Amino acid sequence: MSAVEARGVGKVFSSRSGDVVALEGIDLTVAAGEFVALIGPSGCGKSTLLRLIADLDAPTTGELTVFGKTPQQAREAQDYGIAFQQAGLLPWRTVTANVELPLELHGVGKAERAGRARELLSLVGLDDFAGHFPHQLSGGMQQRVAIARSLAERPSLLLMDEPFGALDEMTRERMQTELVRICAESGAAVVFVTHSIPEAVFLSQRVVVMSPRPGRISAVVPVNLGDVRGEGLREDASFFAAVTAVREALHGTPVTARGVDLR
Ligand SMILES: Nc1ncnc2c1ncn2[C@@H]1O[C@H](COP(=O)(O)OP(=O)(O)OP(=O)(O)O)[C@@H](O)[C@H]1O
Repeated sequence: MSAVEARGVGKVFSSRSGDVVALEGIDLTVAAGEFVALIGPSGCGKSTLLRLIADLDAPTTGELTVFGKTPQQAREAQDYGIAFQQAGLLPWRTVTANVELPLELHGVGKAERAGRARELLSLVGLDDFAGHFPHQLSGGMQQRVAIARSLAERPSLLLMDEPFGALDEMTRERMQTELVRICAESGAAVVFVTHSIPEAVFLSQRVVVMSPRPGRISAVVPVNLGDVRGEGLREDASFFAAVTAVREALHGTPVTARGVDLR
């Protein structure tokens, strides 16, 4: 069964100054376990699409299902985890207590919570920081805690909106390598919003290119770089070829790719 299925999805925001067609005619299938990146100029509706999948907003038109359920049913079944640009950790809780939070909210017992948190902190390489508070961690470490928290309930789908956007380039590349490993281990499908073409290519099996006004899918670029993606891949000709393919797909959009990182 598909992780996400969007058929003719549209979203119109109405305001006193008129309607904004944020999305129109979005058809997209994300397979279970698949990593899909959404890329496109600022304002093309990437975050809106992610918010519709996450049931943070509702489509105006079309049909959207998550593992065959409505987004609301999928949210209630805890089918997905969410990670945004800001880690959003609670400053008064330790790293462990932050990771345990979703489990605590859903009534999971203390011993099970502690075990799961240990497992997750090991997965993101933070075993030694379980008792630390967020302000004692670097930005990259905080983001790893947020990713651990988003995996707490073993979601089959991760929704990520520029989770590495605020990190320096080196940390960002390290986090990308870790995310590839974490996803391979957890088997979760991912919908990942980014402004960076190399990031989209490094992480994804497919890059979905969007264009604005109204927000549409203008191209879908398959990235055939295999499942094992180490640092060496960034220097490989196949990687550059995929980056070029996405760049060309973006340039094919009728507007300049403002807001897109072409590095
Ligand atoms: N709550 C809202 N009310 C009104 N308009 C909105 C709302 N949310 C988004 N929009 C509009 O919808 C369009 C798409 O916005 P969205 O944030 O999804 O774009 P984006 O591709 O994620 O942009 P960015 O790359 O800059 O984050 C924009 O024109 C935006 O102004």
